[in-house]
Amino acid sequence: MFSLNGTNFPSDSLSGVSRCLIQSRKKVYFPMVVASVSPNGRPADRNVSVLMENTLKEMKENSPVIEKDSKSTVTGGVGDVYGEDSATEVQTITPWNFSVASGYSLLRNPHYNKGLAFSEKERDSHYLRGLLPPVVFNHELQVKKLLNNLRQYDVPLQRYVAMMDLQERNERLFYKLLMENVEELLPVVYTPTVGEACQKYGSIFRRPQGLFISLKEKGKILEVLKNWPEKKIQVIVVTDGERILGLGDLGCQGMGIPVGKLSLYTALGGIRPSSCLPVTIDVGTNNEKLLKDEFYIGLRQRRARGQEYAELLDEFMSAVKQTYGEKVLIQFEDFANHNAFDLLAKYGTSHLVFNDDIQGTASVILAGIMAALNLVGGNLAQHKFLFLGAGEAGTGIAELIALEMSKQTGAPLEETRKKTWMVDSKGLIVRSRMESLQHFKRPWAHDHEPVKELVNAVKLIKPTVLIGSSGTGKMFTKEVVQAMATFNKKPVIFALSNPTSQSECTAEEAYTWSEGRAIFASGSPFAPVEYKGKVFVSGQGNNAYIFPGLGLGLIISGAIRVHDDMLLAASEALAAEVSQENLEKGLIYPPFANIRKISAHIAAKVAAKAYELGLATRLPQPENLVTYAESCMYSPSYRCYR
Ligand SMILES: O=C([O-])CC(=O)C(=O)O
Ligand SMILES: [Mg+2]
Repeated sequence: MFSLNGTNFPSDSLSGVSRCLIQSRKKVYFPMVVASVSPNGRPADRNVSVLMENTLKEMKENSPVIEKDSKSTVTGGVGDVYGEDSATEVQTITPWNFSVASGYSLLRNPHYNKGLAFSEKERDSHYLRGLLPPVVFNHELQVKKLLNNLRQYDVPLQRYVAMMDLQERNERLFYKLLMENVEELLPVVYTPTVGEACQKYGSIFRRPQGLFISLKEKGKILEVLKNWPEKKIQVIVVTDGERILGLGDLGCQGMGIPVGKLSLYTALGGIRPSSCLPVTIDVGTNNEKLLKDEFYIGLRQRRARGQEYAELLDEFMSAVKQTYGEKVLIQFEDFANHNAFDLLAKYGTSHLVFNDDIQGTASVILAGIMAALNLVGGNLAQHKFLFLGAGEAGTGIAELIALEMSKQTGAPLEETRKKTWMVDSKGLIVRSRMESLQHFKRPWAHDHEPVKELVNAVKLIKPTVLIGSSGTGKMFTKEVVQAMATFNKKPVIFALSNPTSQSECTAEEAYTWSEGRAIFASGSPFAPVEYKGKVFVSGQGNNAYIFPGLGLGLIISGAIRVHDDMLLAASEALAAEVSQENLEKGLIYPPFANIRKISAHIAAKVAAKAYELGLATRLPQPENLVTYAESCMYSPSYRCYR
């Protein structure tokens, strides 16, 4: 019989057990056993041990060990330790915390696999001899090889599938490749390609990359969460698939979005991959094409609404809080308008929640506008905004602009909102339409005669900034862009709908139709455009600039709620990262290549705001939040296995 932390194991169930005693700085000893048993004593596969030298070193350096109930305990867990934040969360060591398969299973474990980069020593000590060809590659050469391979594919979806395969094969290689080639690979793992991937998710589905919670799991969600292998979750991105980008209802196949967003949480914001949980809530789909598609992976029924929907969401939200605590960040993504606003209002006061499409997009566009003011002149209150699309993105951006304007001028929100006009599918939103308007559109109904067409609204309102957030492509016609260019020396135009096919206009159209005068940004990336001998590079006004840094800031401060002032702080931090050199090129967003540094700055500002508002629980406040944020970020370097 072998006993560890109060659990008894029959010694014959332990194959190749190795033990070590690790002495922490605080001189608390705890036994560490690396074994191939699961908690119920069931023998696992032929499995010995891998102790991660760096992990142990890190644990010793970063994690004060806390003795509790005479059991051996350690803060944090295996992997990157979030400094002292973890010190508040004591976790009992169980054998399987520290066991990693060796041999063939090690090669099949994406968290620990290094492929050809296993050293000679590691191949000897971890039963890898013969399982790999003789050559040893380093991490850099592996990245180079994969990039070469990816570039051979002409079809974007093939690149997406290759990236997903890599993520499931060798996680650290996936992140190193993505982080070092972020501008080239963001369009592969994110918009626009992720949109096509969701449309075809049933056909390309190989292995689950997140949790599927359908109506079938009603009443069992707590159990379902336990099935996920990782226990220390810090960020969840959840969708119900009803409004995937501008592509509409993709049901269960929306899973590509939480998976993609969370890879960016890690690559751009430095959140550990093991702390990220993608979730898709499946309540059916109203997409007839998918319902008839033999490869569709979701529930084959029309969407549940009303009480049935609300109960499932409620069960999910409670189960998450119960399982992961109140500091887990839940990002709502790509819900349809009618649920998105309600869910945010309902859970905003009890959970750490954030809607990326409403709040993330708002924060990134406000930052772009602040940067654009350096080019067009005037302060925020001197500008007039017209939106096409009065949904989550449109009204979210408009509200944040109004808040910032109030902050700057001291004018009440009711006044600053009057600077913004909106056009929806029925035309200009005006007071006479009030009765029939959904609640989130009402603040934007001002006094004006009804106007049906966008182009007429543009001509009558004469906005200085035109923002497309309609989810419908090609709505900024030549006439619309030309009208903007008649009364603005430098018309500011945002075509935000995703993916590229849904963009309100292309970069080329914006520059040519405005004769090179537009300040343009889009939600999905466009290649540089040459017009009359000059090259125009447009910015990507995508929430990917904000959510990774915002999430990092919330986590490092231990924030328990998201507050609008944090979004404003994030916008200011992002706008401050736009250099003079960027502006001279007409760029109102900094290059994505610098995103890790930018995220650390956003995180620091968000965390500082959390402390100021009394919403932070990680005390005391670190002295230098930027340095602290950077020190908490995940690095994809390989670890040395003893
Ligand atoms: O995913 C993106 O690229 C931006 C976004 O949230 C959306 O369009 O819904
Ligand atoms: Mg979205």
